[in-house]
Amino acid sequence: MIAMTNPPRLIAWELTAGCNLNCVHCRGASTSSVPEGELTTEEAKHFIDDVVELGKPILILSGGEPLTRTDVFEIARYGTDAGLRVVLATNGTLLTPEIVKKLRDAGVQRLSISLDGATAKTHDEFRGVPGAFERTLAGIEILRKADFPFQINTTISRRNLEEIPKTFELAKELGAVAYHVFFLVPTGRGEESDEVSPADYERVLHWFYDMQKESEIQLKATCAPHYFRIMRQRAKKEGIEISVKTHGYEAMTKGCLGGTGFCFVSSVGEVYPCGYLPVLAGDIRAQPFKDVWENSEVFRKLRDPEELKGKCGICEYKKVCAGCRARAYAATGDYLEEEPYCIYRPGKK
Ligand code: HEM
Ligand SMILES: C[C@H]1O[C@@H](n2cnc3c(N)ncnc32)[C@H](O)[C@@H]1O
Ligand code: MET
Ligand code: SF4
Repeated sequence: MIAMTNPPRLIAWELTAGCNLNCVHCRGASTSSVPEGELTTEEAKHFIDDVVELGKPILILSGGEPLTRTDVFEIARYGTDAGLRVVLATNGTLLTPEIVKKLRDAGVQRLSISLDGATAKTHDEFRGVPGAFERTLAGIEILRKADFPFQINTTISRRNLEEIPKTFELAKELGAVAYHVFFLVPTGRGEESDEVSPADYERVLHWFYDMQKESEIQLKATCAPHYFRIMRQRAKKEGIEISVKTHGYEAMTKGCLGGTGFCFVSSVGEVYPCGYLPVLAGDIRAQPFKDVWENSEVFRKLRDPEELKGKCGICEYKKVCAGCRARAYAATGDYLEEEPYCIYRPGKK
């Protein structure tokens, strides 16, 4: 029998590795210097042609800072015309009314704005540039005036852990349509010593579950696959079934999607399971994207829960969680090893 591979549902694309900020946690270790050999506009369009051969995923234009690339609108337009839902991830500091209009004209559906604290001090220390907080808030104000939908993304680390509830409140006050938290992954400039402890990780995810039940805006935790275990443990305790009605989008998906529903393409066309796991799956300059997606060894392994090792390998939640493969890789050099930041002991209910 020929095994069928589902097409990707979501692709994050580092349009450029160059950036105007200098965040302490940046996975891409981005700076103002732009690496040589980034995909040209034509190559970018060719990549979009390749993607639609396979399916119609959400295309996240990311970076670095995607707004530092002058052809970003042309690429977005091309993706929209190809039938993709195009969204853009930005730090928000470069937004102007003209840029917002151009993004809208290019068919961009939503922006994510990174906000890593509720105060200028916390956010600016995170983002490495004084004044970043004010400039990001000014960018958000421009989006509000233009009635352009945006979500807030916050990376959780030791630096802002206690400020997360306040940052969530601020996101709601600012008019975000969703609040997505990313748990720090120690890659690029991200440091292991900045990761929250496994116990705090667990505590925040329980808080997140409570918030998700009552929140009017959508909440999502990325790089926190054990949220999907916690969701099931809590629902069981509460005697409720998990459904889209009770748990929203999270009811239909699973923890780590790297290589199964999601992948990351770098600014020079390298394909990875996600932006935090530096294990190369392929190169779109050398092979069709379809070939990488369907045949790369790392993707094939990530699609098989039986490949998981350590306690993830024996965990009854492995199909809905799968652990963060990037964190396992950072800790051990083996992306199939157990997730090091999960307190759960399989079998002990
Ligand atoms: C609409 C604006 C959105 C933007 C700009 C955005 C942006 C991003 C970015 C930049 C990443 C990090 C990717 C990486 O570096 O590897 C990411 C990850 C992710 N996003 Fe979003 N996102 C958006 C909305 C959504 C929505 C609506 C969903 C699902 C309902 C979603 C699901 C995910 C998932 C599942 C991942 C990570 C997958 C993984 O590595 O396990 N995103 N997003
Ligand atoms: C798309 C989101 O990814 C975040 N981001 C950047 N680097 C890291 C990292 N090492 N770990 C987790 N999230 C990160 C950005 O701050 C942005 O909000
Ligand atoms: N620079 C953008 C942000 O901060 C997107 C990529 S972050 C690695 O949100
Ligand atoms: S996290 Fe985003 S804004 Fe910060 S340095 Fe990296 S690419 Fe730039």
